Amino acid sequence: MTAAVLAGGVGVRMGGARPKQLLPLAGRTIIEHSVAAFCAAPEVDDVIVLMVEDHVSEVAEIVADGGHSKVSRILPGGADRTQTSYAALRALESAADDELVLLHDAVRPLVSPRVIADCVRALGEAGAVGVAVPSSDTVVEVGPGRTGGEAIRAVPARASLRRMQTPQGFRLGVVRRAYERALADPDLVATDDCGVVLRYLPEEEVRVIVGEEANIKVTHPGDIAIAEALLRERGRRP
Ligand SMILES: Nc1ccn([C@@H]2O[C@H](COP(=O)(O)OP(=O)(O)OP(=O)(O)O)[C@@H](O)[C@H]2O)c(=O)n1
Ligand SMILES: C[C@](O)(CO)[C@H](O)COP(=O)(O)O
Repeated sequence: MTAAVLAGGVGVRMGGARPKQLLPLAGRTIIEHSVAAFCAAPEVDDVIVLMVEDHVSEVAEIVADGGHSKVSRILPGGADRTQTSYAALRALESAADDELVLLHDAVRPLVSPRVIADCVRALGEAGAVGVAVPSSDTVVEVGPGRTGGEAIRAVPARASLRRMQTPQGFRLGVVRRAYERALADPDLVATDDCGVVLRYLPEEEVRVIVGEEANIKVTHPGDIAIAEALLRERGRRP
């Protein structure tokens, strides 16, 4: 099983001169936390990293210095997250359709061994698996308001809503077929890989396993302090 760590983004919402996955978090870069989590997972044999092209050699140094020996390749990412996922799939083109892949946001450094293991276990029964948490907020759909601004269009039933996280796991044959169709669609808009499978292979069940609130996506400047606090809290647990 291969884990692909997606790190091709530049972090516009975070701001700053360097991609946010290179920011320090509790003594390591954010990306190193993510790489280390998959290298430590017994289910994972191989880790590939898809990095912003200008920083590939910097990540190679991080990986070498950290002794993350399961990392086989560090490759350039794509223009958006979907293109980076596709670059990961292309990198695995010699692998058989029944092999498994986990696609993970490099900026979710708190992914836990339990989440990785549950995701892999569910791939024994389903060709596509996402990790998600229930929403404690009411989630609404909005559109343009009559007199400007935004107005609520719909309030979907909260009990059936989940917030998607990563990793998202797939049998390679499934995610490959979905991406072939997706990339042929001029109207393709995707924010995650399970969504690509759901939309382009509707016959395929996309299983959901329970994620963790702590598996945050470091997105905005304040998220670094939150991630640090969560790591400290994890360190204190028996
Ligand atoms: N071209 C891209 C864009 C995003 N990602 C990755 O997808 C994950 C989630 O994306 P996001 O949080 O949006 O990261 P950025 O694109 O860097 O952030 P922003 O949207 O604020 O620019 C991150 O690990 C990011 O590096 C990627 O691999 N390739
Ligand atoms: C894949 C994802 O993390 C699931 O929540 C999310 O959709 C990525 O979104 P981003 O805009 O690329 O951060």
